[in-house]
Amino acid sequence: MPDKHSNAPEPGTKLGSHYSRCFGCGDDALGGLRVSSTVGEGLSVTTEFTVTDNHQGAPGLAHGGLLALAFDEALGAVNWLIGAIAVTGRLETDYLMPVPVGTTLHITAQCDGISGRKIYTSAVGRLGGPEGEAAVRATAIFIQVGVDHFLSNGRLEDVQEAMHDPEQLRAARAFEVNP
Ligand SMILES: CCCCCCCCCC(=O)SCCNC(=O)CCNC(=O)[C@H](O)C(C)(C)COP(=O)(O)OP(=O)(O)OC[C@H]1O[C@@H](n2cnc3c(N)ncnc32)[C@H](O)[C@@H]1OP(=O)(O)O
Repeated sequence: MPDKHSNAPEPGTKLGSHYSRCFGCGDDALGGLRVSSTVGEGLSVTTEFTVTDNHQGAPGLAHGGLLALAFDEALGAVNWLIGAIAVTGRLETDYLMPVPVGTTLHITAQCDGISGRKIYTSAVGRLGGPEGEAAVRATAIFIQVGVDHFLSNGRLEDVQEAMHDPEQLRAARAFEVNP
């Protein structure tokens, strides 16, 4: 297990968006999920995702791909607790119950271990409250990358815009991982 980063926020702290145009958590992403995560105990976060009319895959039910997105976001937020810059290498979801429109999925995500550049994470999403019945489970492997990953692969104007995004700068500074 990795250590919690010395500058990681206390349990109960809301983590902001890591990028304002992120479709999972950003305020500027049109139609995005806008989920936010809260630091939990140890290397865990909690994330709530409320399913709206716009998230349907079948009548009245959430689309599985959108649920996977919510989990990708929640699992990715765990990396912040260890101060790691990482991208999703593998994401596996188990859909245990249908998730109806109007319900809130209470996701708890945690770090399970680290091996070289690989960060192993897992999460469960419950309906009816944080102790409710498990509706979705997910595991992911995040791969640690350097900032050059984004500079080399991202679109230049978006990278430049992000570098001037006060939210992103605030988040990067908080963990002193800003190169
Ligand atoms: C509040 C903060 C919230 C943050 C939330 C963020 C959530 C959103 C996160 C995302 O959605 S990120 C976007 C989706 N992911 C990507 O775009 C990644 C695309 N893939 C790549 O860029 C490269 O494949 C990658 C950087 C992941 C790996 O390429 P590398 O050439 O750097 O690594 P390499 O192939 O040398 O592998 C390094 C290690 O990772 C392992 N690995 C690589 N890809 C893997 C994979 N797909 N699954 C499992 N393991 C993998 C690989 O086996 C190896 O393990 P070992 O060190 O033990 O040998």
